[in-house]
Amino acid sequence: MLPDVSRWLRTRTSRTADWPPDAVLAAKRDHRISVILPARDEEPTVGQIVGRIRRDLQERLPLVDELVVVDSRSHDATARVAAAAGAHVVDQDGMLRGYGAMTGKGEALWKGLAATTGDLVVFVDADLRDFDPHFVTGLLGPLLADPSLAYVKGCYDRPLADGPTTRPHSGGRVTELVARPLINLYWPELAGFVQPLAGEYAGRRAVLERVPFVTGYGVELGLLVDLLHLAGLTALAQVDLGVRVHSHQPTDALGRMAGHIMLTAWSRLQREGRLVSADRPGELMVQFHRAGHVWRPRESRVDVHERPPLITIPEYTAGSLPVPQRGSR
Ligand SMILES: O=c1ccn([C@@H]2O[C@H](COP(=O)(O)OP(=O)(O)O)[C@@H](O)[C@H]2O)c(=O)[nH]1
Ligand SMILES: O=C(O)[C@@H](COP(=O)(O)O)O[C@H]1O[C@H](CO)[C@@H](O)[C@H](O)[C@H]1O
Repeated sequence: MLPDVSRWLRTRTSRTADWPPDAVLAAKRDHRISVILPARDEEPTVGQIVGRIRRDLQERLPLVDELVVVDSRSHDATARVAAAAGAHVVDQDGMLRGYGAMTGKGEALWKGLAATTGDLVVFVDADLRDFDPHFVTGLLGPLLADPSLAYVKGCYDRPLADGPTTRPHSGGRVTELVARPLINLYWPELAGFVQPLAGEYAGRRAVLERVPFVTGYGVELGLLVDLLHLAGLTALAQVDLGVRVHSHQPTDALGRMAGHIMLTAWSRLQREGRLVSADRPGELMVQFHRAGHVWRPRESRVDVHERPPLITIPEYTAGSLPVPQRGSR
């Protein structure tokens, strides 16, 4: 491990116990805090997460000023459940209509950032099954304590619930098989991040609005690489949040996710001038499933699009964004 990374690991890694909620509230002062949940078909879990944030971090502890769920083209009752639990719900495709509608988690995050006003922003996945408010206070603690910090990622143990059994430390399959190798090969300065693809992270709006958002699952890798270049490693940190249990996607979906992440890495290597390629990689992935005696191919598009830094969007910088709220109280 690079000496700078060893030092970073020692000095920029903390844990939730270091950030007691009352101390975090005391450090809030005049900061405005937004929590954003990207949610596609998360009806079973989004209400419990929103409810805990609302109860523990808005009613009991006036820490969170804005609680937004971005409904990312859900087919279930995600929007209704989130609104009933107390979130403002933003329709992903209802924002910035003039810039087209893209798909993916990163699109939901970019629209959520556009739809909120906090100078500190916390992103939390909406499929967590063991959410605890310390996920939010742990991520905010370092940012409130150290103005030189720009971005804090969660890290945790990631058990893999596999039907009736749970395999400890087996989650984060795309992290271990794709993202971590890519990071160590091409961005070893980031090798100290225990969970580079963690879906829980917080940052200063002044920094987040200055980087592009990859619209698909490459968003976490894209943000880490772009923030490393924009703010530098010492402006980044991580907090041990303990254990994170979430809904798992099937292997073929993770295969497409891996494609997003590889294409995102390729795009950053191109941008850095480290990879000169005569032709762009393909954007079609063929996967297979058995149908009797034959293997049925299934093609899917795996492509990387990205949204520009929000500060390049006139409606955003003018503060004139109409924020459509579906189902909000
Ligand atoms: O197009 C999408 C895909 C995902 N998500 C949300 O992003 C988070 C992480 O996505 P997912 O659970 O699919 O990824 P995993 O955690 O399985 O890697 C979840 O809250 C999803 O609902 C989203 O808002 N829009
Ligand atoms: O870390 C991973 O390998 C993937 C899949 O996790 P599991 O193997 O289902 O535990 O989950 C993460 O990756 C996504 C892409 O970056 C993030 O958007 C998710 O928030 C995160 O859960």
